Amino acid sequence: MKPILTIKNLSVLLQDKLILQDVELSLAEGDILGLVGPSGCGKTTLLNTIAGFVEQSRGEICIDDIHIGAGSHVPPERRQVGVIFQDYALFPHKTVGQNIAFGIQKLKKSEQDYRVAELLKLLALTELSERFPHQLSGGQQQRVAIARALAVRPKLLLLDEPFSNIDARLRDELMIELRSLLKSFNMSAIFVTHNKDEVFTFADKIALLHQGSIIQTGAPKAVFEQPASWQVADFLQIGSWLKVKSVGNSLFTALGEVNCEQLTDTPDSSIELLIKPKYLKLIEAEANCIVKHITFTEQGYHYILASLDKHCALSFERLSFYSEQLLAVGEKVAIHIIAHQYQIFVRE
Ligand SMILES: Nc1ncnc2c1ncn2[C@@H]1O[C@H](COP(=O)(O)OP(=O)(O)OP(=O)(O)O)[C@@H](O)[C@H]1O
Repeated sequence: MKPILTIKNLSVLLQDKLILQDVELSLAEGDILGLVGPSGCGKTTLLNTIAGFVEQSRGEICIDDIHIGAGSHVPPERRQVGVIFQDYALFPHKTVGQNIAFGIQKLKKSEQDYRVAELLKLLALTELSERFPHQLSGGQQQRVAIARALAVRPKLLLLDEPFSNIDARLRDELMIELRSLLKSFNMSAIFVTHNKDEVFTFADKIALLHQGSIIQTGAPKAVFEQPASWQVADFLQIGSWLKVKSVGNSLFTALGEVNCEQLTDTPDSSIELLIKPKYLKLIEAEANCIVKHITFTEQGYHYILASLDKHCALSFERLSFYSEQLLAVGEKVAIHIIAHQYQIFVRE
């Protein structure tokens, strides 16, 4: 499929600080990318650089057939990019209709009216077209921001945390609606989020930004199943970490021995075993864990367990485990790792 966006070797320097470094990214036409990463890693800066609000220091950005090199000064309005800011940034003194028409004022009045009416209908805003932003709910304001961004018929839509101000009850519904709308336009989009559930519901692809560089991209399922590094697994909270000690061809953890086909020459002190909650089970045996905390969730009880022997070099404080069985805080239990269902990472 034809890429709508290709970023090569992109670096951004702000006030002498390297904020983005050698970013490589590509997005196929019609694909939706979820951009995730720890706070301050450069997500908003990356969106702003693609949109043309921040200048790149090095590298290139291609949006469809527009090529932007360092110093080539292509202004935001010539990049064919629509931006939806976290607070929607609607004009408070303009009506819904006027907000939507804002970016298309250079078009003939008849064309403006046609596009506004089309978008009002598509986003179920026709009845609200004369209202002002403060007379709308958060979800309605978001729809106006989307309509305003789509009015200019961009090739690429950039959304900075589009769902963070939306009531949790409405969020899923809105994500599903917006996704099918974007798909019906074959519109490519990049959205920033802190929430991994949003990536699964809304994105075709995920990119993980860490300290200004992209460290993994791929289909969400593939990244969650095969995180490329300790940082990816840790940021996405894919599972719990267990310290290890190797003896011959075996690895020992506070939950017992696991067979290991992945042994390297790396010292034990730098490697950790990633274990997903679903690969742990309760067994009838001598207790090795104590229940520290219980939360009731839709997936059953979520337990945080600590190892019983606190003084052992392999002890742990936070092991995430789900079960339908009700345990009590302070209860001692035996937990077993389901054979081979773990991954080993070098902690960096
Ligand atoms: N105009 C600027 N001048 C100097 N430094 C900046 C500027 N804008 C952002 N930064 C710095 O760049 C880094 C990345 O900021 P950015 O807002 O892109 O991160 P983010 O990943 O979007 O963070 P968050 O998830 O908290 O919103 C931060 O350290 C921030 O302080």
